[in-house]
Amino acid sequence: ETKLNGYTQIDLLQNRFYERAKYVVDTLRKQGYCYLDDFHGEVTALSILSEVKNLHQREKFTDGELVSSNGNGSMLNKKIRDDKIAWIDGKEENCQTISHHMTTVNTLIRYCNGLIDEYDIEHRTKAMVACYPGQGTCYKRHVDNPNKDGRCITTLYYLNPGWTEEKGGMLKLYPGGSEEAVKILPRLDRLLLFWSDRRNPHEVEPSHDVRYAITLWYFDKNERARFRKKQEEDERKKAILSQQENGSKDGKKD
Ligand SMILES: Cn1c(O)c(C(=O)NCC(=O)O)c(=O)c2ccccc21
Ligand SMILES: [Mn+2]
Repeated sequence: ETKLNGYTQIDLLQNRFYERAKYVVDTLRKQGYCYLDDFHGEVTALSILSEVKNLHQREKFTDGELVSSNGNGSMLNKKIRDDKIAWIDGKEENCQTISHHMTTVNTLIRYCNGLIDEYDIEHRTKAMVACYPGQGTCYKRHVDNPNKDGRCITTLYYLNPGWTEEKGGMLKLYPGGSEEAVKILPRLDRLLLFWSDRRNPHEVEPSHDVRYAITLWYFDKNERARFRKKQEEDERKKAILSQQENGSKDGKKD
């Protein structure tokens, strides 16, 4: 193992992750969001983009909701579909580099987890690959996790080479719910991270070109466990209610 000023290769790799995690956590604490450019390097980024485009060609995306193109809801004009998504676990064929992205972000978040004591991050969602087909498609202002469903960090990886602001599609973020928005360019190989809760309302401005991104949501263990317990309780209550209803119906019958 060649030693470089006392560090082995592994130490250096871990240091690189450690250094970036430190910067991410300090920045998240300061402003609630943070982005890293040239996250994988251009070659890997373009390989991820080609896998995403291939998913698109293979019709692996849902059809976005039907929306009217002039945004005032009149049914007269042509219908367009807005954002389309595909859920990927990384084992699908021709998704090797998307899978590499998922494991790399996992490693970064594992290092961040060591530096964040208010959360205990062990799990994440599958990857949500999103495509805005252009023609003014957008995503209205929202909070990813307004009601404690367990998601604590949103990561968005953008895949749009040569993107410029005149193409629209900027991510408008209102950090700390403040009114002055921050606009993030969805450029190739940019990884954006932000707290998923009400601290970060955000929206996607109308896009005038095809716009791709990959989202991974990371869970806080305790918040997620509480949410799942609540979900199960709601299921049980619903089941009891419907039994009672059926019971009362039966009662009426005889
Ligand atoms: C397609 N799409 C999204 O683009 C965003 C989102 O906030 N995107 C931000 C961005 O792409 O910059 C979402 O948060 C989202 C949530 C549920 C389903 C689809 C969704
Ligand atoms: Mn969102």
